[in-house]
Amino acid sequence: MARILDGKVINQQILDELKPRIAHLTSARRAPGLVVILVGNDPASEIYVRNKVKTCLELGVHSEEIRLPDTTTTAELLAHIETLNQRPAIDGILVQMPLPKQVDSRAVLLAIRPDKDVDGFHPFNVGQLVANAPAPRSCTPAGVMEILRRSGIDPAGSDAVVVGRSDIVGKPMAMLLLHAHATVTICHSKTQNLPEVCKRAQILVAAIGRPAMLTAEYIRPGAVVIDVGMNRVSSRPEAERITRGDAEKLARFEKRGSLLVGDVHPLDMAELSEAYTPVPGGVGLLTIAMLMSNTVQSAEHRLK
Ligand SMILES: NC(=O)C1=CN([C@@H]2O[C@H](COP(=O)(O)OP(=O)(O)OC[C@H]3O[C@@H](n4cnc5c(N)ncnc54)[C@H](OP(=O)(O)O)[C@@H]3O)[C@@H](O)[C@H]2O)C=CC1
Ligand SMILES: Nc1nc(=O)c2c([nH]1)NC[C@@H]1CN(c3ccc(C(=O)N[C@@H](CCC(=O)O)C(=O)O)cc3)C=[N+]21
Ligand SMILES: [Mg+2]
Repeated sequence: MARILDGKVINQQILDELKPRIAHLTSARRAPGLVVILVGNDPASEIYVRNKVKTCLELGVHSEEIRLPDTTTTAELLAHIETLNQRPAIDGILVQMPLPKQVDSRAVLLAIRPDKDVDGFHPFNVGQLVANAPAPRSCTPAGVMEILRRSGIDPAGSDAVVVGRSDIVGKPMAMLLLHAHATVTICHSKTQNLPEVCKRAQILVAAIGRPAMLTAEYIRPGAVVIDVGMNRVSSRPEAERITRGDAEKLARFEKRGSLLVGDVHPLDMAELSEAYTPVPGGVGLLTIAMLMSNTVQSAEHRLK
């Protein structure tokens, strides 16, 4: 039987550890402050923003939301960031990705003060990551490392395969695993013989954005499988493929009109792996925990 790496439990551990630090900050000066900028309405970003607001309330972190239309220009976005860079009560600025295509994302990421960049996406912080030097780390990959560490899984010396090479997940994930002394392979849409490459992985991380794409032929028996994917499935044949006709799960799909699934086939993952992160209830929750952790750290840095 595979171990479920429970995001809820680990998330709560991390939040509980942050509480006394937040209490100290609040009495010494003020609560940590986080601002989220959401341009347009990307569904994955909506889930993220909703859970973020909830967690900030639970922790007593001051949070603000700036919602802008998907016609927003680069200049308008830069003006907001400049204001937030100057505000002393704001410790973290997070601009939801992806941005609409008329916006110059690089210019936006460069504009955020690196010490308020709680996503770790500023080129300075990316450089610090590559150099293994202290700086805010990208939340999702940092959350994956916390899951591994707190579950007693040490990547040192093991074969790790990361499927996906995005700037926000795949690349920083590979770098963190490398720093933890894994032997890392990064795969993408041009990779040949993907099933064979994945099947060599003792630690397999999927960050693709394709519902239940990694099936049994990709999974080494006994592997640790980390499923970063968050996909909403609304087609009936896809739901049948993913649930393998399980009547109860199909009924739930019919009722809600959709199914939230990762990039790994959930039944194959549960059957073949030694340990895995479920979707939902896995990596997504840790992304929030690490965002809170980065915000608290930024506030502590500013208190000095
Ligand atoms: N749980 C969480 O906290 C978070 C979850 N996510 C989820 O993780 C997933 C990935 O997100 P993100 O990294 O932003 O996505 P991107 O779309 O930016 O990147 C996807 C990557 O997967 C690769 N890829 C796509 N199709 C295939 C294929 N058929 N075979 C092999 N590789 C393929 C792409 O290759 P190429 O580079 O060649 O195009 C690319 O490198 C999504 O489901 C997203 O919703 C994202 C952020 C946080
Ligand atoms: N600048 C930026 N940084 C990001 O980190 C970023 C982003 N943009 N854009 C969108 C993606 C997506 N993302 C999620 C984080 C948490 C959940 C999450 O909380 N998931 C829970 C809840 C799921 C649910 O409520 O249905 C779970 O997996 O259990 C989801 C998605 C961060 N992203
Ligand atoms: Mg993040």
